[in-house]
Amino acid sequence: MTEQAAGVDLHAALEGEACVLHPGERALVPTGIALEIPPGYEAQVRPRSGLALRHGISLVNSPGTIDADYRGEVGVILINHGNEPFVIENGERIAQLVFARYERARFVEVEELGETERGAGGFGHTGR
Ligand SMILES: O=c1ccn([C@H]2C[C@H](O)[C@@H](COP(=O)(O)OP(=O)(O)OP(=O)(O)O)O2)c(=O)[nH]1
Repeated sequence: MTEQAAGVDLHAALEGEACVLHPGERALVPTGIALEIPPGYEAQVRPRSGLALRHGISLVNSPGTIDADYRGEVGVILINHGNEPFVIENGERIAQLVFARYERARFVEVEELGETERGAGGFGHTGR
């Protein structure tokens, strides 16, 4: 590959022509691709909004993390949140992959944390 891209589409690479995901069911769908991601980067598997809106198809673990040192096949963990069985066709675009740089952190144990206006308030604490 010579062109640069922010991400890439992921297609179902099934053994047969198609498979069915019944309402409430989840499945690991193979994509037929494997990656060598440079250290310091990860790939994130994200759902497709069209499948989500039209069929209630999403990812169980969104975003899925593809580690830089992972050399296996990228899999997509689809879930059917809709009311109808969803047929996954072989070759169908089921998700998208984007690449992201991440920071490395060094953890230091302390007695107290720095003060802020928010403090420990979270989960809708501001009422807005
Ligand atoms: O949607 C996903 C999520 C993960 N993976 C692969 C690549 C990733 O590098 C590896 C491990 O994923 P993760 O770290 O999320 O899983 P874990 O449950 O923490 O397993 P592990 O102990 O293997 O790290 O599985 C996928 O193919 N698709």
